[in-house]
Amino acid sequence: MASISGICSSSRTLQNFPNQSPPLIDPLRKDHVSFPARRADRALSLVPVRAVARDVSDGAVAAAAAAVKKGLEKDPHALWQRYVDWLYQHKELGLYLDVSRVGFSDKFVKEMEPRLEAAFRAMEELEKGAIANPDEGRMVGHYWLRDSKRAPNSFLRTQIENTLDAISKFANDVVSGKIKPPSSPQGRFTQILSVGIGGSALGPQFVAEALAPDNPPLKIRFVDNTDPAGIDHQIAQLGPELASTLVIVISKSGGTPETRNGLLEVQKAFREAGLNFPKQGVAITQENSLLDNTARIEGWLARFPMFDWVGGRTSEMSAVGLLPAALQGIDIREMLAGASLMDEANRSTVLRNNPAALLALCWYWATDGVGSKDMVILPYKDSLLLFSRYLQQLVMESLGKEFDLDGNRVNQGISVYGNKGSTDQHAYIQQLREGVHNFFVTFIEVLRDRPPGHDWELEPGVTCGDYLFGMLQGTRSALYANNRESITVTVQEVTPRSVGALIALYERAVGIYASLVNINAYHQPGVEAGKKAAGEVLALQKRVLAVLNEASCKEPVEPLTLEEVADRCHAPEDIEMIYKIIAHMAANDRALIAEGSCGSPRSIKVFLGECNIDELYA
Ligand SMILES: O=P(O)(O)OC[C@H]1O[C@](O)(CO)[C@@H](O)[C@@H]1O
Repeated sequence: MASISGICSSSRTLQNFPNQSPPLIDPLRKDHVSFPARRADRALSLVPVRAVARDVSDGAVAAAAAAVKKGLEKDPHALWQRYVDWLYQHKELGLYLDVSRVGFSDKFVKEMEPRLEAAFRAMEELEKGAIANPDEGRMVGHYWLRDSKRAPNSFLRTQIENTLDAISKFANDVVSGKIKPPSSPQGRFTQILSVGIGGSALGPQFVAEALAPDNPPLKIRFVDNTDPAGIDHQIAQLGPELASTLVIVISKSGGTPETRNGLLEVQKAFREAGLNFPKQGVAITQENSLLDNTARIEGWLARFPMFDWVGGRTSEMSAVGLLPAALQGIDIREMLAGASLMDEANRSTVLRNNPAALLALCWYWATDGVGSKDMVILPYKDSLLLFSRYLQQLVMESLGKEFDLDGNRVNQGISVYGNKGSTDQHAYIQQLREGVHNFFVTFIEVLRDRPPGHDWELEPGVTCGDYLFGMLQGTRSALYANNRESITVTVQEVTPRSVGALIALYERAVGIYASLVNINAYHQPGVEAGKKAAGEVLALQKRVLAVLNEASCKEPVEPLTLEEVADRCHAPEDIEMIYKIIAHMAANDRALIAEGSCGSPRSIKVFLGECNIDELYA
């Protein structure tokens, strides 16, 4: 049993907070306090449209602030004119995009024209089936999912259509009780447990929160991590309803460790409850992946394909998002219709008629094309709470890249965070209004407060929703008055159609922005480094255990110092990691006895409570 005295049961991570450098002035942007010094070198070498940033004295900071005031239009009539001039409306979707509170100039728009034209051409090629993800040699086809006619060949078209039909049929059969769990007293499935991570979870989570009815035919829960306590919690919450739970395991690669672990944990819970997992299991994955083969061999209830040409973070309109949505009673054809209408608008090569291009242009302006400002997403609607988390992956995994398409080191990206209004007004908006100026805001406004017939005035002439509206408008004005730029996306209501359109809008904006800054938006090489390192830690843990086992099988048992463990593992350079491994195992009752003080690692001596002879001679 573990017994390190004062063992580090809670760890503290040191965080490096970047020093705030004095603001700089970008001569091209007289109207803008420019990015901090650490950005300046990147702007210099990478972004020809931006000019050289230069250092300024304290006195110049005030001048910069004055320049800001000059640049962002403050005259109400001129501002109204700018609003009207630039307002984008999608009539059929009832969606508006207001970019008037972003201070880009006509000169900037002109300068960006060649890049925009190139981005439009790249998007056209992508939709025709070009290898738009060159590193992985893949086509990028999420746009075909909502308009299968656009797929580059009839094979893909048929695959898309057949999958959609299969999803609808399976969901109908489950909801109607035609497909039932083998041993549930309810006689039908009542719950979904979705096991998946990243793009295989974030879309379904966002859509469930946004669109699931109050009493869906099946309620959904998520296992989206390899946190055992989190998994236990989800299973405990299901309680006896595990017997009527449809487990949907989602993984494009079919080999993601967190998802595999989630599956193994859930399968164990099924065994312990005497339930037959395969009769309640559904896999969504690429054909012939490990997960697919497991599901096939074990005879799971159903399998749905993920296509090679759909990335995890753009997979909401594939089986990944559509199956869970349909099972919750969400109209998936409407989601697809909304996305398709938005895609159509985004094919326009006229900037003002192309909302995704307008967004991408604003991002470029606001972040100097180098990610110098963060994107704060503020939906003023509780049901859109998870939009920022969803966008965090879509934007950051797509745009956060070390190299551009020509192999230059660019360290691109835009940080995304947010929660919801007006809640955030009582949290971090103080800093947005008055603190460090390192962000731009996107308000998501929903015009309809609640379904018709339910409204009432909580004071004369004013409803609860009027307050929410007032808070949004007030925050937008207050931020702008302090030179904080914002975009506003407005929809009539949160419906399958508008949610589909929002997803499509941001997917395309990310693609266009990636072209503007010349990066591959569709791969994620950086994620692999962390996965590889995690694998190495687990391999080292196995070596540590083998070394400890050998020492613990001696007569008498030989307690080892950390140095001795590291030497015997032939990994003296990994001594710190070995210390952490031992501390973690000690905290988790792993038959490991560690004597000494956690605060003085050199004092620790460790051995196993029992010797495993078989392993010794294995
Ligand atoms: O669907 P998979 O293959 O399990 O991957 C899950 C997620 O992992 C990532 O590859 C990053 O690790 C994401 O891009 C992806 O959405």
